[in-house]
Amino acid sequence: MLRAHTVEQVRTAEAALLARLPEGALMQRAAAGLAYAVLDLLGGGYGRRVLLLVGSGDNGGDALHAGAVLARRGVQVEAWLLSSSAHEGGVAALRGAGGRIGTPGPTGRLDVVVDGIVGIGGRPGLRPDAVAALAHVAGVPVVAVDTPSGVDVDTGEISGSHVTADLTVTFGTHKVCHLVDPAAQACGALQLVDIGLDLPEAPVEALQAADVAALLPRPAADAHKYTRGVVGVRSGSAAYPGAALLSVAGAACGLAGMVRYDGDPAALDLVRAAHPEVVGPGRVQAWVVGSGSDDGAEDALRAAVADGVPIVVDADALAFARLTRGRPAVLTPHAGELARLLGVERADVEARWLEHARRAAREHDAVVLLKGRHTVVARPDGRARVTTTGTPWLATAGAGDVLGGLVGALLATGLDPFDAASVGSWLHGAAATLAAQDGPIVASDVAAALPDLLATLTTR
Ligand SMILES: NC(=O)C1=CN([C@@H]2O[C@H](COP(=O)(O)OP(=O)(O)OC[C@H]3O[C@@H](n4cnc5c(N)ncnc54)[C@H](O)[C@@H]3O)[C@@H](O)[C@H]2O)[C@@H](O)CC1
Ligand SMILES: Nc1ncnc2c1ncn2[C@@H]1O[C@H](COP(=O)(O)OP(=O)(O)O)[C@@H](O)[C@H]1O
Ligand SMILES: [K+]
Repeated sequence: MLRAHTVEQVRTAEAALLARLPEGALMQRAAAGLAYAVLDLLGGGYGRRVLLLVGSGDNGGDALHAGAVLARRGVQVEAWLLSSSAHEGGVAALRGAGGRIGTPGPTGRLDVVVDGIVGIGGRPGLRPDAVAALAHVAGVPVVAVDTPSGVDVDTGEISGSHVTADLTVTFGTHKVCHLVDPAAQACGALQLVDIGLDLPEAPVEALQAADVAALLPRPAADAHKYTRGVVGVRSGSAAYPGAALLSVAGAACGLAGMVRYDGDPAALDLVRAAHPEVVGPGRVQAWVVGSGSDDGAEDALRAAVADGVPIVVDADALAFARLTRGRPAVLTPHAGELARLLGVERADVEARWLEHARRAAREHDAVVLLKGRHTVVARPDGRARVTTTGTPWLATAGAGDVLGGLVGALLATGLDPFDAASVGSWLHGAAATLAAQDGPIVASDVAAALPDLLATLTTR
């Protein structure tokens, strides 16, 4: 599991460790990890040129100490001190190792810029001198120390200017901004340096392949189709029969024991032709309702709610999400649908993904899966998982229908809504990446890639 902690949690853990270690030891660990990450990126040390952008705090201290390590490896290191003060030990270490302190201005060739302006102690935004310094080095690969300076570390929000990194080297644990957009997009690749922090449960996590493999339902030796779980699909309409096909394609991934289609008769023949294993109405352990349901969404959702089983509430059914209040449910809006649900602007949702997903989960007392580049799955108590699998090729019509069906199948097997939503979203993204190896994909390709993906996970 990739875990992201808050600044307060990191500070508390750091304080406990600092009390046990000799002075400066923690910063040395961080700086050494940072320096080796930069050397990896440079492919060596001798003759390379690195510029450090240094703020007034320990983030700048990390950059300076790492600069000293680099200088001892033959890297030409220059530091620009962007505040009236800078970490004294770090400045001395850099000078002692042969690095130099310079003044912002045009530079010759640079191989890497190290962003040590601010880390977890920074307020969002950058000061004009930092913006000006960055303008001198535009186009040079940037390694951010701990966080890209300027982003809001605990929310992943961005207000004002910030650094956009190619690589972010972070210490002890991930921070929320590393996972949640839009800040996550400013991090580039992530590298975690273990500095020995002892941390509590994380408020935000990202499933990894091993977590998904462990959570995936597998049939018991004596299983039959009903013990494995039956998923029912009420989606599609005369106007949108394709939505029925795609939700059923996601539901028919093989994880549940059976798929029932109980939607518009106009779509039934198409569903049967494409999926001969799908049967008609009857008892189910979970419902998927709403994609392409058109004006039948409310009735379809009411009927599903009357069954008392967990429900995936998608697309047209989201307008009636209040009907599932207090019942096990996963709401699957994209940003526009969540905006309508909460009565805010889409741009507000896209500026504050985590806050809005959490708010909707709390207000609807349900798990909310907010779809986007980094999908956020939030529980009513605020715990959240972010999906980091996927590819921009997944932004294709009908992809959400496949996801709804897949999450429904996982609910039917007995996974709780938080696990079903986050595992489903992870699989959906990973299947899209697999399908898009050779270029563009359509939604049905994502469903078609699921068996191969699941095979690699279930044999782990
Ligand atoms: N204490 C330690 O031994 C360790 C510290 N670590 C590093 O220390 C960092 C945290 O250090 P600090 O608590 O000193 O905080 P930072 O260095 O992140 O930033 C705080 C300083 O920046 C100034 N500042 C705040 N917002 C600003 C802005 N928008 N623009 C310009 N200046 C701004 C503040 O006045 C303050 O002096 C971590 O991110 C990490 O890099 C890690 O290496 C782990 C070990
Ligand atoms: N830029 C992106 N990168 C990766 N995945 C994306 C991106 N944009 C959207 N997605 C994913 O694509 C899917 C689109 O689903 P959705 O918006 O419901 O479309 P539709 O309603 O056409 O099915 C979601 O799973 C979402 O997380
Ligand atoms: K930084």
